[in-house]
Amino acid sequence: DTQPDVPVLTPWLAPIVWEGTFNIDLLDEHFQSQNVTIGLTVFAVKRYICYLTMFLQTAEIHFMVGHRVNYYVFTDQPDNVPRILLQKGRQMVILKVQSYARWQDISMRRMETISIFSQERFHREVNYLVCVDVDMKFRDHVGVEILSSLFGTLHPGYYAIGKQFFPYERNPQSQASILENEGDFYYTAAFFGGSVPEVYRLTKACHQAIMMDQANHIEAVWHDESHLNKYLLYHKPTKVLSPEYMCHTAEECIWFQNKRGLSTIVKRVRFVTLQKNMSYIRTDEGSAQTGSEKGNGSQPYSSS
Ligand SMILES: CC(=O)N[C@H]1[C@@H](OP(=O)(O)OP(=O)(O)OC[C@H]2O[C@@H](n3ccc(=O)[nH]c3=O)[C@H](O)[C@@H]2O)O[C@H](CO)[C@H](O)[C@@H]1O
Ligand SMILES: [Mn+2]
Repeated sequence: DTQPDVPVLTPWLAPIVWEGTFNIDLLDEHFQSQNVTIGLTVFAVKRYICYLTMFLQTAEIHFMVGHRVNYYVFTDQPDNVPRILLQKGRQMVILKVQSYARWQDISMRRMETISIFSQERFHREVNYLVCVDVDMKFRDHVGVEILSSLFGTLHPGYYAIGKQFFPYERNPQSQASILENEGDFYYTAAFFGGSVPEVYRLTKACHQAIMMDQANHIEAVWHDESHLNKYLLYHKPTKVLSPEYMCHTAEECIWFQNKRGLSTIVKRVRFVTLQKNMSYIRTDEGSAQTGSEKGNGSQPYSSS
């Protein structure tokens, strides 16, 4: 099946990965012959630890099957990490991190942690890093076709709409600011990666920009995601993953796809966000509940 209607190359000639654009047997053989090891970083701090079982179980079925994988699980509660039976060639490394009062800080500090660990150990242990949100599950194949020295993923909510509608940070005082007529794509912070040196450069630059904003009492509108978008505007990714690699929950996805016309072009829904019960999951010190964050506060998954 070919897909003539979707863009398969960026204007700077990086591949955009869709079903039908790659031969997985050929790629598997190539990366196996290189004996490649892939590191998957995921953070499960405070109540987000409840997502790990689903995340890891589905990764075992769909993520880089047949290749060497190291899961790097960053958490404030190492004892509560579920012990999942892993396939051969795959291991889990549990790393302790501090927690922050605000979920925004937990999210943004991932950049700092990944940069530190890239420099200290990842470069010795893996060839590529894949950095993802934990409130996700794999639903279909995610393999070596994603690997490249620097890759980003198109956010499904902003696919094929004018760049003036992208939710970039617009405050010129922020290190993340992008002018109205600038920008290529809107990338999600829930799925990016590349070689260890490239991920080190990206995460270090984003962390430094976040710290500079903080010193100026500024917080970018979408936190680490705003800074990631700024970085990828000036450091073009060598591969871009289509929204197949970042969709919403099954139910939500259908609605979403129809709305954006994505249903006709997303042939395989590979990695999906789970609907969170915000009042349960983000019920923490100093974070006021907003109107969109409702729920009864007793379960991790939204009942609606
Ligand atoms: C799908 C998508 O575009 N995701 C991005 C989006 O939001 P989300 O609303 O999906 O953010 P989120 O609540 O999933 O937080 C990002 C990640 O931080 C970790 N975490 C967060 C809070 C906490 O108490 N414990 C914990 O472990 C966890 O790995 C989580 O997946 O915007 C965030 C910042 O606004 C990040 O840029 C996310 O990558
Ligand atoms: Mn998330």
